[in-house]
Amino acid sequence: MLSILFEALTGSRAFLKSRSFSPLCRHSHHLCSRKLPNERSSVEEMGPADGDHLAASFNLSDFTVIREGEAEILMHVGNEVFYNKSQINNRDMSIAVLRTFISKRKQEHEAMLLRRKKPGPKVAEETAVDPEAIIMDSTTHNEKSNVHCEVAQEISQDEPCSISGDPAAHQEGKCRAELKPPRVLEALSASGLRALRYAREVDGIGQVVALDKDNACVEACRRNIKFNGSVACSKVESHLADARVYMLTHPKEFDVVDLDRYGSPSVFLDSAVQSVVDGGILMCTATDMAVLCGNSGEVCYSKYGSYPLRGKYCHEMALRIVLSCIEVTPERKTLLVFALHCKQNHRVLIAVFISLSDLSLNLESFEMQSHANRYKRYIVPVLSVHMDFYVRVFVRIYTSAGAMKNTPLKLSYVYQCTGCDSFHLQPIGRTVSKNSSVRYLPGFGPVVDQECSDCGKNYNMGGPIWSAPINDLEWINSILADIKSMKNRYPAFDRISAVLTSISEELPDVPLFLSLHSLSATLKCTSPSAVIFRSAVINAGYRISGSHVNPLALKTDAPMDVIWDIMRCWVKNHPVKAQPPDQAGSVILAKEPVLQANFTRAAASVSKAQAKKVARFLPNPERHWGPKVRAGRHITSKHISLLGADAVNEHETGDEPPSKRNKTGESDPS
Ligand SMILES: C[S@@+](CC[C@H](N)C(=O)[O-])C[C@H]1O[C@@H](n2cnc3c(N)ncnc32)[C@H](O)[C@@H]1O
Ligand SMILES: [Zn+2]
Repeated sequence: MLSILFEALTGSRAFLKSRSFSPLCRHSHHLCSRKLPNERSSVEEMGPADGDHLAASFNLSDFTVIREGEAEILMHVGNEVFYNKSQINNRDMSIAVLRTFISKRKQEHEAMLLRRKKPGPKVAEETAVDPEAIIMDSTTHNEKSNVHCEVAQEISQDEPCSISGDPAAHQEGKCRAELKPPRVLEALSASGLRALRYAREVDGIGQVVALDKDNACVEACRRNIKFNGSVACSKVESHLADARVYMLTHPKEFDVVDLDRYGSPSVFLDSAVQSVVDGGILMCTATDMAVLCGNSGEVCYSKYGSYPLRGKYCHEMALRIVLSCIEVTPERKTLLVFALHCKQNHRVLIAVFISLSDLSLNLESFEMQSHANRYKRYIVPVLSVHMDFYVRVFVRIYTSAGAMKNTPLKLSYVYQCTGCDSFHLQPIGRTVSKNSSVRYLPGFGPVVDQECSDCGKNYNMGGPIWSAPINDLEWINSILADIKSMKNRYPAFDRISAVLTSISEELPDVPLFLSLHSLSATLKCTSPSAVIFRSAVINAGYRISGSHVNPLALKTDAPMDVIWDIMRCWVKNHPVKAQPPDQAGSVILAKEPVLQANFTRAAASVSKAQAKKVARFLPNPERHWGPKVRAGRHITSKHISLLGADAVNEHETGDEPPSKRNKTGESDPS
């Protein structure tokens, strides 16, 4: 450890590069000078001439070929490297986002060139951004988006130029009109399947760097690069590296950073955010749904800096916790950043990861000024999706000290009643506008009384969560149109189009949702149909939609007292048996409704996709579709908590049952 630390402190990037390359793949394209066929469906199809080249380095009969999209990987019979076929949805969705990103980036670049040509007033970087505009309409960012551009020779490679905030002021004369193909970092690549699909399937993509810290994975990835032929060889390179160190030592170098971890991505977020260029995109998966959905709130807090709640909306809350974490990156406590070297005012940052507890060091002593860059970065989500057994978010990353002030406006705590389904959001910050100036102040609070005004029970408090929009509808519609125009290039087309259709109909500015079944369970009444309930909400003057995370979800801007009035009116026509008076349902029903609900069917009570019978939710293609434990692994309760009991239910567990470990003791309102 100490020698690594010494090398890192005294060396430069060469240190990392020398550790990252083995002679086998210093430049993968050199090894691929012999022509390989682009299309193979099985090893048997390879003639001896094709096989020789690969067979020289390994025995082909030990492998089976897995094809996904236009890429193929060789899977060793021993299955040493992570591969999960159910992640096809994840990879297809990412390809769809990548295609849209490339086209938007091009449009933004063209718009930037046009702005540069037109003489006009200059905008100062610190100009206050309208926080309302940021919160309500994330598309504003796209209009004045930061398109990174090719760096002129004299500018250090360590700090690619950004036109964040004021393109004209920063970049006049420094950026070329040419837009380079986007560089992609697949930070946790395993077999390299994802990196290979990106390289082979996404037109206009640049270099794809695939990292893994595991030797077997890097070997497999390099084999797979060769196996996929010349395009893959020229575009994809594989490095043996710890992704965190690599990303910290390549600040603002990648247009796309993809974090696809088995488990929590939290330890990678800090470095990943720094590795993305301004206007670039971070794609991030989290599969630790048990943690994010409240099975062990304290673990979630330590990883993500947010407390989860166990409501029906927990999967959406999980998305919002991950987003909030990316914006505020609490994991910086585990890393030290040394600003070692100044060259033409551009700092080269060398990062070393040390467990603070190992060294018994005091956290405060590492709060160094070199964090300044990170503090100026902020995110704009374009797509946030819960699919299968994980959440995945796609966020643009920008730098602006001015816009950073808006962060507290985009975060909220959540009060969730322990007795009924009511929840309330408590924003962390607010603004006061006077004339043309904006003041940033702490949020007003508390937004709720000590006891629930509907049922009299207490609240649990969760969060903070990202409470600004999590999807950009313009992006979602572009992605949908794009995938429909090339259906046959998406093996998971049906699934991803169903999810995107569902997202396209969600109310974008309403965080979390209610469940009709839970409302009815609280009152112990028969449930109204979704159409009847939606109609009553619409007839009362409010908006309502579904959510892609749950077919029974109801997103609405109607306040909780209106919701309960509608349910009280429903129960008047559908009476319930008397319940003990202290039950939440009895307390709610003891009050007379203020609003007289109108259950007449409203035209908008059925979504457009529903009306056209377009699929919004699809069943899994096979039983136990989801995460798999690596072959030969001993199954523990950790696997169950990460993967869910379903995924491991055919295996014997090695330790205590999950029910004992996961019990929080708190009541679950759902
Ligand atoms: C879930 S797999 C990646 C799957 C891949 N993205 C795909 O789509 O097929 C996660 C990989 O991350 C690697 N990994 C975990 N921690 C890492 C780190 N600190 N640096 C680099 N790789 C890491 C593991 O070795 C594993 O191969
Ligand atoms: Zn309540």
